[in-house]
Amino acid sequence: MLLEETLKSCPIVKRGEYHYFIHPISDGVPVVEPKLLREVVMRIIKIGNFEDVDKIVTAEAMGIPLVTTLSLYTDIPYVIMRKREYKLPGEIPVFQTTGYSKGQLYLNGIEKGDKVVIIDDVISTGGTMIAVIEALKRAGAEIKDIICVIERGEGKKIVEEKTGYKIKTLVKIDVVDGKVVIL
Ligand SMILES: O=P(O)(O)OC[C@H]1O[C@H](OP(=O)(O)OP(=O)(O)O)[C@H](O)[C@@H]1O
Ligand SMILES: Nc1nc2[nH]cnc2c(=O)[nH]1
Repeated sequence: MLLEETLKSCPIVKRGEYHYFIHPISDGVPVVEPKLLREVVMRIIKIGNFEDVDKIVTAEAMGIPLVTTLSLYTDIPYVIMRKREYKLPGEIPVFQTTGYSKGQLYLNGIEKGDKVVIIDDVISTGGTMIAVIEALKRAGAEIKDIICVIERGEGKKIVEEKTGYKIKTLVKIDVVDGKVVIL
């Protein structure tokens, strides 16, 4: 499949001590082919539980093309957790850490009892997913499913153990000797 094929040949750069892979789905770089985006979104729809879901939720930035496409196919609206504060009434701030960055994420637009599916492009340390889940729980949402396209490292297991939620992923990878390996 295209996702696996393109991952195997994608470049790696160092961000501090973190070996960061660069791929169209996780970076929008160098170019996003519609065929790849369509394949990924169709695979998400196939494994995801979107029945009776009120909102799809992602974190800025690279979940955005995924949820936009998903929303057009499923007719479910989406919410983006932004890195910027809007100071709207009820805005929920949470702290986000990844393997290479720290910052805040802000949740707006979720009402108590909303049934949501969380989507992200990558789960690595799991820091982002922990922050997204925490914000949604504080908002009183019911998390129906969690799907990440690319899994690397121990983040999925850590988040599952810590939160009790199951996380679905499309592909598991590792970065070995400057190359992506499909596990
Ligand atoms: O499991 P983690 O270690 O938290 O890594 C996963 C997160 O890293 C990336 O986001 P990033 O914050 O780099 O923002 P971006 O989408 O703007 O690249 C990616 O989109 C995930 O949200
Ligand atoms: N593009 C990209 N996004 C990430 N998010 C967490 N780790 C990575 C990575 O290695 N590459």
